[in-house]
Amino acid sequence: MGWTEPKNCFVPICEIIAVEETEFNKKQRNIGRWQKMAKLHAFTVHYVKKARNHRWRCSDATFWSVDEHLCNQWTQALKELLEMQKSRPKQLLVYINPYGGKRQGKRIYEQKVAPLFSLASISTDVVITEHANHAKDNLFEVNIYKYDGVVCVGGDGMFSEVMHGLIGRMQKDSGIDQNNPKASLVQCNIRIGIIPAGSTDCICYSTVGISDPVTSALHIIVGDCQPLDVSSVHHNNTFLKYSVSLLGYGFYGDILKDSEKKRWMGPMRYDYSGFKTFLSHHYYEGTIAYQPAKHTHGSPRDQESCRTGCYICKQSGKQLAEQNKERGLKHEEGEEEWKVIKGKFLAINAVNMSCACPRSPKGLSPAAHLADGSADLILVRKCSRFDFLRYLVRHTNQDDQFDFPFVDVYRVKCFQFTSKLSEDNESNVMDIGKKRFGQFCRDHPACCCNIVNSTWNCDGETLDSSAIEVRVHCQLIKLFARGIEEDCKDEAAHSQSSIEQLL
Ligand SMILES: Nc1ncnc2c1ncn2[C@@H]1O[C@H](COP(=O)(O)OP(=O)(O)OP(=O)(O)O)[C@@H](O)[C@H]1O
Ligand SMILES: CCCCCCCCCCCCC/C=C/[C@@H](O)[C@H](CO)NC(C)=O
Ligand SMILES: [Ca+2]
Repeated sequence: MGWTEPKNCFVPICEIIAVEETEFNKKQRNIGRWQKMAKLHAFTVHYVKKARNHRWRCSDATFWSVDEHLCNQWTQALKELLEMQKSRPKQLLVYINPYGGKRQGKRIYEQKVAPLFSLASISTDVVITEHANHAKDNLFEVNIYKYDGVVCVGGDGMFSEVMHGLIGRMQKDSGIDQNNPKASLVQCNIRIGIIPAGSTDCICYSTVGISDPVTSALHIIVGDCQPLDVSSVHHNNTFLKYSVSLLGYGFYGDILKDSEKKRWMGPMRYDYSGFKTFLSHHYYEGTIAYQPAKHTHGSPRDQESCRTGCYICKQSGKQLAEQNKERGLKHEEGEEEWKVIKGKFLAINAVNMSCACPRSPKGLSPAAHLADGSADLILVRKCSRFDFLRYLVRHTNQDDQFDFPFVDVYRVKCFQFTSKLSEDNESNVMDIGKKRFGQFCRDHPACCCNIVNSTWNCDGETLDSSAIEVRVHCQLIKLFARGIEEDCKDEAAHSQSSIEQLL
């Protein structure tokens, strides 16, 4: 049997995309002495080729022989091996936001993703969304259980919609009240795939290592599975939203609020509003109370980051399974101590994952874990503009962004925030003058002290309330991803189950 380039092809079965009988085109291939022989039979193996920077591409190798039976045996054997890859999806529900990011979602899906799904024999039901919340609402109506996964083509906002639809549907079907902040939520086993076509694409970047539609499509095809923590956000026993990436008050909340008015600018809106918000340099007073996560969950100051097969996340998964076994689905609130911090903050950021994205490749909290059941709470206190700029710049280089006297970071399992304004209003509801007219500090007009509230940025969407109660739900959802790989090339070279072995 012969084969085309590459000469030394070594592919784990789990990285084969498809195997198909091929019409062997002698003219296109330099097959030397084989050309003189009788009819050739061939099959092509399409497989994942790992390139630099976590990028995956689809490559192929064609094998040929004069022996038709041998060719058929090979094709059959490989197809059977592929059938045995039980984690691979066969049927997907796809939502495309045609207006996300640079408005390329539909084109990206049709040109780059759909051909790969079809090659891998994945059948799809595709919905092109017509308005915000279309995907979320639709997930409450369709028979989600017939799908192996739901794919969203868009940005973090689109992912958030699909996640809310799926989690909400699971709780509804299980009779769980989402308004109860202490409810043990039911895990969602229908995986979500993200084809990045948004402005930040932070969730895709932080779970795959790159924001690239073809790479993400291939992770879906090979059936990867990455559990993910989700935070629930409540106000006064009312459910507000779920968050998987950033819950940001102050700086990131103000950027979002301003940028929403500039959606027409596309992804550039964040740079424009970011610059504006940086210049405004507003800080906000408030109180944070949090319960620390167990020290076994590492620390936000760790040097090691969460990577594929992360030990800390695996241990958290085991603990979660044991807890669920022990007490059924009943949740018992731990008696751990609450820590309270009052202050003036330029930014309060709670992140369930690193929040790495093309703008900040190591993210807001480089050592945060995808699936450890905790969030990193970052408090940036009032400081000078210059110091705040130094802090921001460190998100883009190798220096430690937590190594400043005005920055504190804690690993937490839950927290609450109340702004000074709402505290004051609660203690003196009659002080309407202050509420309505005291927009800026009257004592110090130039001091940037802001006695209005900021807005919470919840994965790119604003929240209506500034006073919130947040709880991390360990591994509530699953993605078609595997976390960021340490070194793709080495892993491929050491795999045991390969075509080369078969040959
Ligand atoms: N057809 C539609 N028309 C208008 N809005 C939509 C439509 N479909 C989805 N949306 C909404 O658009 C919002 C933003 O979409 P998306 O996240 O895809 O792009 P983005 O905001 O540019 O990217 P990012 O979230 O990464 O910053 C989502 O919150 C979603 O609810
Ligand atoms: C002068 C240089 C300043 C560079 C500052 C770089 C910091 C960038 C950090 C970006 C983190 C983004 C976290 C992700 C948030 C998403 O949930 C959300 C929705 O897509 N995006 C934004 C921008 O709010
Ligand atoms: Ca986490």
